[in-house]
Amino acid sequence: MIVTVTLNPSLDLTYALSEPALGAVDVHRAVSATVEASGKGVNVSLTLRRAGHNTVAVLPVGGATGRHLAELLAAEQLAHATVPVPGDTRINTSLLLGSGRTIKVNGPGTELRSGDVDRLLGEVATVLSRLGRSASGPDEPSWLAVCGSLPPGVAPTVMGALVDLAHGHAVRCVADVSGPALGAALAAGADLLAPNGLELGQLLGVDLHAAPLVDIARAAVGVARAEGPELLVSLGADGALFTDGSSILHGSGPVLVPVNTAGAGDAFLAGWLAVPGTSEERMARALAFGRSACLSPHTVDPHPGSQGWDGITVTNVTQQLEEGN
Ligand SMILES: O=P(O)(O)OC[C@H]1O[C@](O)(CO)[C@@H](O)[C@@H]1O
Repeated sequence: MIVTVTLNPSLDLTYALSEPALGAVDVHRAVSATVEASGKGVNVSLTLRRAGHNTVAVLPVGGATGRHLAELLAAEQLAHATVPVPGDTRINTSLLLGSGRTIKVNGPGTELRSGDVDRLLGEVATVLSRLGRSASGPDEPSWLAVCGSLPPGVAPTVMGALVDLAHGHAVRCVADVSGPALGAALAAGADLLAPNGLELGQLLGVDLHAAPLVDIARAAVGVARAEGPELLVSLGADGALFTDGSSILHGSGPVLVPVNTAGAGDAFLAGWLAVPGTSEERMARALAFGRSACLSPHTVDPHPGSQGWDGITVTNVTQQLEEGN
């Protein structure tokens, strides 16, 4: 059972355009438009739910957009706990271009006051306590996944409170956050960090954008060895890396032409968390979930058996890395 926390949820409005690029004209007419419940933790929960796994999503909701978001979660029969907040839940926009490129515009999100944050933390504690008391086996909470940006008014120290809550309930904590929140999650002792290459570089104060795989792998191993967490680094078309500090795996698949890349990282993380198993098994499932999300116009869509599941390879590259030293 995975409990997700999304401090900055959204409605995702996705427009598909027939044009391969923006710029030639100022007005674009979409060929289709969809509105979906979203935000990174919400997407992790939706992926798990659609793949038949148990999950609870905890999130703040506000205004008409927040009501719509909660209705969409209820329609999916996704277990969720909401904390009402004064502002409107944001709307994020995705533009799917005819070339396969996705352009995202994310709103800053609605401000949370300290009382809102306290109530949200209280809700997380309630969900973890309730599940811990009533469930056993696969329904016992195994991970608290804290995902996405921090909205205005929320300090990175919230990560420490969430990691402590998870550990206080004997639950592991994974953080898919960026910037100062990622540093705070690391300092607080999160068990697994799930940055992309760019975010890992920002954590270390180095530029890993478009860096060779070996440099990103060394950076990840360095963090795991020095600070203790496992790292799952998503690299878009280059696949992903996982390290526990002693070994490092690289997973990838054949080149694909994406339809919608928004949410692929969330689906990837959901695949990793979904079922216990070896790191190799988790990596293969994570890539299958992430890649099938890319091939669907929907934000997340694990879609077993889709083209996204084909041709995935997972290689232990520890020796290669050591030999390169
Ligand atoms: O919290 P952030 O970083 O703004 O990200 C939220 C966005 O990320 C996604 O989960 C994935 O791109 C979107 O669906 C969502 O709109």
